[in-house]
Amino acid sequence: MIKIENIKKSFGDKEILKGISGVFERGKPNLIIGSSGTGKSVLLKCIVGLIAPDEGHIHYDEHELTNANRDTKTEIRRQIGMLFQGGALFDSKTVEQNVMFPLDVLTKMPKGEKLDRVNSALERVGLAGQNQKMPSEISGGMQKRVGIARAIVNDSNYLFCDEPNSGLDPQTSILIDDLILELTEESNITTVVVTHDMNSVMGIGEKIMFLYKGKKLWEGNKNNIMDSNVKEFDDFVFANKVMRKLKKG
Ligand SMILES: Nc1ncnc2c1ncn2[C@@H]1O[C@H](COP(=O)(O)OP(=O)(O)OP(=O)(O)O)[C@@H](O)[C@H]1O
Repeated sequence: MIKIENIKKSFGDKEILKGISGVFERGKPNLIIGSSGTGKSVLLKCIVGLIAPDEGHIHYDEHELTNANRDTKTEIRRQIGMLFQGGALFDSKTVEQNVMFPLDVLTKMPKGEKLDRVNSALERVGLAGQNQKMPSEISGGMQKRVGIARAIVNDSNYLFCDEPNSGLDPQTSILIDDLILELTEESNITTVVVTHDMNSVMGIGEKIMFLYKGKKLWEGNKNNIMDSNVKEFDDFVFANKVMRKLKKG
């Protein structure tokens, strides 16, 4: 479980996050949604420690990140897996080298153990035996899977995905969402997904936080989306034609 309290962040005189609080639960995908430029990625970067918030607290289960000493911060970081927007694989490295990267950087594991971990992660994302392929030789969907394998190779307790479906067709997007859901439930990890894909919201939105201009305006799940009476949230959700039809019945 991750709990955030009153997170604020400005760049210069531009206030991007205006005091966001909430809980991301273990064992289910927690979605952060909202329009472009509303602060989703900045919030994600604050949570994982890539950006220091100006105010607020971030709790990773029993640990508090914001005031933690170096050892605790390192311990928390070791438990974090991140799927970056666009996949962000190293083009010059093989699939195996890409997935092994966090183990090379964060651990002193013997090579054989690292390889076992890599093979097990590749198997979990359905890419067993693809070790020697280069990123350019595999499809966009497979590249995302490699990114996910890299994010879970360290047995992460916390998985963060920034726009996991960007650049993918709707069918492949659903497969990636299903994979994220399956890994989250099977390993009982805390997963946070930033997205503006309504298909993901309706597919895996077990817990949803809606951001609007740096504030949390709505919270719920895919089953109570229709009951919202927050105008900005409705405008976001029902901008999608299919959703509008559903609302009209
Ligand atoms: N390092 C930075 N310095 C200054 N401004 C920044 C920085 N990072 C983000 N911003 C600004 O913060 C605002 C929110 O950006 P953010 O990337 O969080 O939006 P988003 O909701 O993730 O959008 P999208 O869905 O398009 O990715 C934007 O106006 C952006 O220009």
